[in-house]
Amino acid sequence: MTPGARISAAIEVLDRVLAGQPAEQALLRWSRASRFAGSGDRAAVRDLVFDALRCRNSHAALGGALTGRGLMIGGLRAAGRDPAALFTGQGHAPEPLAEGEGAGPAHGVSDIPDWLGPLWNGSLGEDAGAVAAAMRRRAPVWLRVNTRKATPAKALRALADDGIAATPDPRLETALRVTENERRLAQGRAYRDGLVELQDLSPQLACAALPVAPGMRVLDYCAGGGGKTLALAARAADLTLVAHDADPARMRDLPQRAARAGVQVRLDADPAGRFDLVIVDAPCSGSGTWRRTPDSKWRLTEAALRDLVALQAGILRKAARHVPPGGLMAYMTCSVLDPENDGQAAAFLRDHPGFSQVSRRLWTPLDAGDGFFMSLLARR
Ligand SMILES: C[S@@+](CC[C@H](N)C(=O)[O-])C[C@H]1O[C@@H](n2cnc3c(N)ncnc32)[C@H](O)[C@@H]1O
Repeated sequence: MTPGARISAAIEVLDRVLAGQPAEQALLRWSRASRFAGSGDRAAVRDLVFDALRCRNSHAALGGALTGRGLMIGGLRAAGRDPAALFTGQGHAPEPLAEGEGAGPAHGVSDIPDWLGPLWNGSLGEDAGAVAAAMRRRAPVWLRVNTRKATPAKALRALADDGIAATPDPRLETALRVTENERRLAQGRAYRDGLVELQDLSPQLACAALPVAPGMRVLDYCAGGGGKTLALAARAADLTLVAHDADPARMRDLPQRAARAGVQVRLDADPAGRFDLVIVDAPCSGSGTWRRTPDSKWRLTEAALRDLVALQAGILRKAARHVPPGGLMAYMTCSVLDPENDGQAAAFLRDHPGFSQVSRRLWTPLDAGDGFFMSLLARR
């Protein structure tokens, strides 16, 4: 596909997303209808679509319209390029620009939804502007070295053999930032043999901060695909790991992932008894990961956020029953919004005087990973 044809394809996909279709679905639909497109074309169209969604309001302002076409015109202008060079109407390129099309000012236009602005600012304080700006850029790819199978040096060598370059983070040597050829990962030996797992830096830092000792009983109460279970499994041998999720289908891949990582995890639809550590990686707005899923930034509503906060409170209440005196509960979200984070932890502590907060931490993209929150709660 020519660069102009890729832009036409992105316009088509974006128009579907603006009409309400989730971005992944709209891309899949385009992809299935476009057998002529090679893997490079698909990746390029995907990048165009996600870049546009990260900067939806400001690019629409620069492009003169909140449409696929407006977003593409605005995106080119934001990058200092002349849209007329690609909007030629030749081949499959979009139609040439009409007289005076676009060219609105983007100054003062925010890429955080208007309704959310005050809550965003209140949650992030003096970092609010910088975090909003970071959310307009692509997120790096991070890997976690599975220390049950490899040292960081061995994992780096295996990645290099796969043609993938990565560098360890100075804060956590088992966290590797991919710097070249991330698209080769899934087919590479380092990943297939379980030497590395895909996991963002912030949850890695959170899991590394949890007190874990051999022989501990750990319940991952919202286990989903098992990212947190597997991160803990790598930290100590001889842990009893139980994974639970209200929707067991979400744990479908966990047995295979655990086998690849060389660890044992028991899935339990109805866990009973008490655990030394209960992890509650709660369903949330995902506002910390909006660089990766930018269309969810525009789909979140005030009502949906309220429902999520109520859901999280209910989950915490239930999960707390599995924490004995002297036990710990780690409440986590991939959100940066206060009602889901400190607000939620404070409400829990008000209703559960037997618990106290041992520590809390909010990571943001300014720390290099996604936005992520953890409150570690102890039962007296
Ligand atoms: C943020 S995701 C978990 C991600 C996962 N821990 C990981 O690291 O890959 C939240 C999970 O909570 C689950 N969930 C939603 N409501 C729940 C409930 N009432 N009890 C337990 N799990 C619930 C969802 O099905 C979803 O898989």
